[in-house]
Amino acid sequence: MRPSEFLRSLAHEDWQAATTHAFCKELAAGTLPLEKMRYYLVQDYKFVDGFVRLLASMIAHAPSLADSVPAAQFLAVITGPENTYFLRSFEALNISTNDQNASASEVTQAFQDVMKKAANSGSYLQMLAVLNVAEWSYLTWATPFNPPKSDLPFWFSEWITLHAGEGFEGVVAYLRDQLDKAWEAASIDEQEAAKVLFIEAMSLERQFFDLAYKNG
Ligand SMILES: Cc1ncc(CN)c(N)n1
Repeated sequence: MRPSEFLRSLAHEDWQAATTHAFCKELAAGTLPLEKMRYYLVQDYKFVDGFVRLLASMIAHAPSLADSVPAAQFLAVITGPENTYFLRSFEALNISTNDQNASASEVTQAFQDVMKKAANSGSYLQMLAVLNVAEWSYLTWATPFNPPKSDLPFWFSEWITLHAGEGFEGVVAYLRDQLDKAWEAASIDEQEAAKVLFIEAMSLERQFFDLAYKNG
């Protein structure tokens, strides 16, 4: 079994819950109440802040230039089209600056802490463990809904297209590949630390959807 698949199997229950979440199903159907989407977007933009730092740290620790290039290109997508998606959604959904400045929920804060821990660990494997959770789980929930229903507003449809399709599949294939290679080269202690982070991050993915679905 590939190491990435092994890690996923350890977090099976949270993986299943997050990747088939009612939040995602209703988003794809266009029936998700806008207050839930507003809450999610505000919290997720805070998540993106920590994510960009983690991805930048992973790039800095890549074993070679060739190993870093796909991640650097992905970083440009996050800070380009994904960033403007958030800004356009805030405007279209009338999310005021005040609302955008709401404090981070406990779950968002816990995610920030996990990403910071991975970014500062100096361990390429730990960084990849958290990055894989975030991107692979999103590819998994979004893929069955791609292409999105044609009548969806952009704040729903683009959240699907940003996380599905050939380009994004390539990002996840690359992240899994990097993780698999780093795992094989790691000590038992490093593998253990990566396991803990993978499981914790996957639990937070589930809680992140649970909380957004409960709010609004
Ligand atoms: C909480 C969370 N996890 C993952 C992703 C996918 N980039 C995200 N936007 N937000």
